[in-house]
Amino acid sequence: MISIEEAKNKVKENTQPHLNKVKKSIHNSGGLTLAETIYSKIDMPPFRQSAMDGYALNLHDSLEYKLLGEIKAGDEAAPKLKSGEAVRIFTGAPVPDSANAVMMQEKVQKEKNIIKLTESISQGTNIRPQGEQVKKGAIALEKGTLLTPAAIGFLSSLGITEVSVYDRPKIAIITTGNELVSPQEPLTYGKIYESNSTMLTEALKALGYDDVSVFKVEDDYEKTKTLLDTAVSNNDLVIITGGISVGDYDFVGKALHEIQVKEIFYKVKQKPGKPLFFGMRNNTRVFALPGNPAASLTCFYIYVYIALQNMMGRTPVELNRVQAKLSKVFVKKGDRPQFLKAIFYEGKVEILEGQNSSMLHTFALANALVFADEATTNIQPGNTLETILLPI
Ligand SMILES: Nc1nc2c(c(=O)[nH]1)N[C@H]1C(S)=C(S)[C@@H](COP(=O)(O)OP(=O)(O)OC[C@H]3O[C@@H](n4cnc5c(N)ncnc54)[C@H](O)[C@@H]3O)O[C@H]1N2
Ligand code: MOO
Repeated sequence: MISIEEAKNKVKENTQPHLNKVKKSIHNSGGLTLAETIYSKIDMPPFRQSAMDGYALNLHDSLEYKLLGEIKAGDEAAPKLKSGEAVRIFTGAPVPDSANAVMMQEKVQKEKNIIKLTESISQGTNIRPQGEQVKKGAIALEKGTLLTPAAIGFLSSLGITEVSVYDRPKIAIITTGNELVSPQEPLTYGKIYESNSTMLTEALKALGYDDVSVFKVEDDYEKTKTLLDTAVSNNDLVIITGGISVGDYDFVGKALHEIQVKEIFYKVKQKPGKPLFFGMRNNTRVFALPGNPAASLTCFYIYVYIALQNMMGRTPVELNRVQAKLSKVFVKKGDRPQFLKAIFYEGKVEILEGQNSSMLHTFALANALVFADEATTNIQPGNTLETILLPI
C-alpha cells in the first residue's frame, strides 16, 4: 500500500500532456489549453488610443487651447496640431502624433473655439500607447495557457481566429456489479440503483469533458475482460468503478492484468478509496475506482482530476486548497489519512456527520474535502485544517 503523496506523484509522472494537438477555431476552444505559444501579429493597441472622451492637446505653458475639430472612434483623421492647439476626441479614437495628452471633458471649459483646462496635465495622460498590451512579434499567450473567456477575447482582439490546443480526452466510464439496475428499472430485493456513472459523468461535465461513454458489465470475468479491452483500445482515459477489491467476484484487477494494462499502483493508504488502481496501456490511462460511491468520487477529485489536468497540459494539476478553521469538533476514526466531506463557508469549515464511503448523501451536502492526516485524531473547533475546494 502506498501513501497518498506517492500515489499522486505517480499519477503526475504518468500523465504528462500526451493528447493530440489539434487546430481549432477559437469559438470551439474554450476550456482547452494552448499546445503552442502564440505570438502577436499586431501591436495592441494598434495605434495610440484615447482613453477618455475629451480633448487631445499639443501641450504648451498656458491652460488655454485653440480647438480645431474632432476625431471620433474609427476615424482615420490625423490632424497636425501645433503647440497650444487641441482637437475634440472620443474614447477609442486615434490620438494624432502631434498630441501628447488627452484631457477628460469634465476638466475643460469650452467657449466657442477656445477651451480652458481647469487643472494642469502631464505628458501622456489618458493616451494608451501603441503596443502597450503586446507588441507585434512578442508572446501573446504561452503554451499551457487555459483558454478562458478572457484569453479567447484577448486572442480575438489580436485578430487570431485559430489556435493549436490539446484536444479533450475520449473517456469511458465502466460500472461493474450484478446488483446494479438502472434508475428506470424496478428495484427488486438485493439490487441497488446504479449511480456512479451518472455522478462521474456529471463531475466530468462540470470540468468541461463531454466526450464520455458509459458501459455496464456484470460480475463476469470474460465479459469484464472483453469490455475493458475494447474500452482501453478506444479511449484516452478509462474510469472503472467497483470490482477492484478482494472479493471472489471482484474481477477488474485480474482482467486489467490479463489485457496487459500495466499497473502503476494498486491500494493507497487513505480513507475512503483504499483499493484504488491506476495503470496504463499504450497511450490510455486507466483508473479503477472503488465501487462505494463516496470513495469513487473522492478518488475522482484527488487523482483522476490530476490526470485530466496533466493530460490537457493544464496547471495547477491539483484542486485548490485553503487552510480553514474547524467550526465544530470532529473525532476521526481509524489510522488511515482521511478525506472528509465538509462545508466550507467564509473561511470556516464544518466536517459533516456520515463519512462512510457508501454515503453519498453527505457528499451531496458538501462543497469541500478536509484532509486529516494519519496523526490527526480529535479535531477541536479553531484547529486549522487543509481544505480542498471542490469544483462544483
Ligand atoms: N475483505 C475486504 N473487503 C473489502 C475491503 C478489504 O480491504 N478487504 N475493502 C473495502 C473497501 S475499503 C472498499 S472501498 C470496497 C471497494 O470494493 P469494490 O471496489 O470492489 O466495489 P464493489 O464491491 O463492487 O462495490 C462496493 C459498494 O459500492 C456499490 N456500488 C458499486 N458500483 C456502484 C455503482 N455503479 N453505483 C452505485 N453503487 C455502486 C456496491 O453495491 C457496494 O455496496 O471494498 C471493501 N471490501
Ligand atoms: O477504501 Mo473504502 O472507501 O474505505 O470503503
